[in-house]
Amino acid sequence: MTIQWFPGHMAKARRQVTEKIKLIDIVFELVDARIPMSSRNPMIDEIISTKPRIVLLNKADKADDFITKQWISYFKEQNIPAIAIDAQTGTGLKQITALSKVLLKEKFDKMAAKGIKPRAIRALIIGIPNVGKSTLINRLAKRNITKTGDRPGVTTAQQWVKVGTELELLDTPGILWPKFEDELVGYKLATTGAIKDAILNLQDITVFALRFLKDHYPNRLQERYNLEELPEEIVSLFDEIGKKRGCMMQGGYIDYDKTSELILREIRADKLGRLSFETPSQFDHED
Ligand SMILES: Nc1nc2c(ncn2[C@@H]2O[C@H](COP(=O)(O)OP(=O)(O)OP(=O)(O)O)[C@@H](O)[C@H]2O)c(=O)[nH]1
Repeated sequence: MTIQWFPGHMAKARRQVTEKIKLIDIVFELVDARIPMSSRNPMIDEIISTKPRIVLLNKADKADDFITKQWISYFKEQNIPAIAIDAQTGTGLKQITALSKVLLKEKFDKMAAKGIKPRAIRALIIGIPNVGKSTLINRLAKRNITKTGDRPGVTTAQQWVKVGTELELLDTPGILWPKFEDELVGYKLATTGAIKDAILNLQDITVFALRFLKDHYPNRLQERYNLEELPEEIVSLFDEIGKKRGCMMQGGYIDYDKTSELILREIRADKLGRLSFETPSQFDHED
């Protein structure tokens, strides 16, 4: 689903999430493990405020394991517990309830001391479009109905979905916008397939991706495209891949759109292996 985010939509999405947050004990902030910062909402801290939260690094099956571990430490340093998960297969999901119980122990102990009847922990999943919110809800709830059309502006009654006996989720996740005004964030979102290619120039996205791969995963690039050495210039790299894969136009020219589509499709389908497009060290000096 692609949402066109206009100021009115953002304000409404924020209002809806703020309303939902009032109903719950803990927020599960879902991000893409390959781009944990770029797949977050820029105002998330302000929106969540003091509610306890767990960052869920989803699609960890597609991300570079070594870097995912660095991200977990990075969040931990900021006192934000983070877990790597794969909502599609269910890897890591058991830790969610266990960690929620730890984080909410004090609150629930206090409630018990006041004589309030024990109840399940109430949680809300929040994330930008396409990070896997519906997949996670369905997985946790062990059901197979993929919710679609759950876009801001459609008011539905809140319902709780049971996850075992100790946790329940609001059945509609909170959807917030990414920080798309930052061009680099846009390219990372596009490379991972989080936003439609049409939003940015296809060849520009591919130039970003190739440059990134050349700097961070040169061997994977060489191996996948059978390149004896990596050319200095990105255009030459484009040319070589296009030639090797037969993405040509009449007259023997490289078809750059076709080459771009091929490269991006292969990156997204993990043909170059598990890739992460940002590391904590790139964010150490921010804030
Ligand atoms: N490989 C992998 N794919 C995943 C995972 N989680 C979700 N996906 C895929 O990511 C895509 C988006 O998942 P959704 O659950 O629709 O994402 P969403 O956040 O609900 O999206 P919106 O409805 O747009 O807000 C789907 O193609 C899922 O199959 C995961 O952990 N690993």
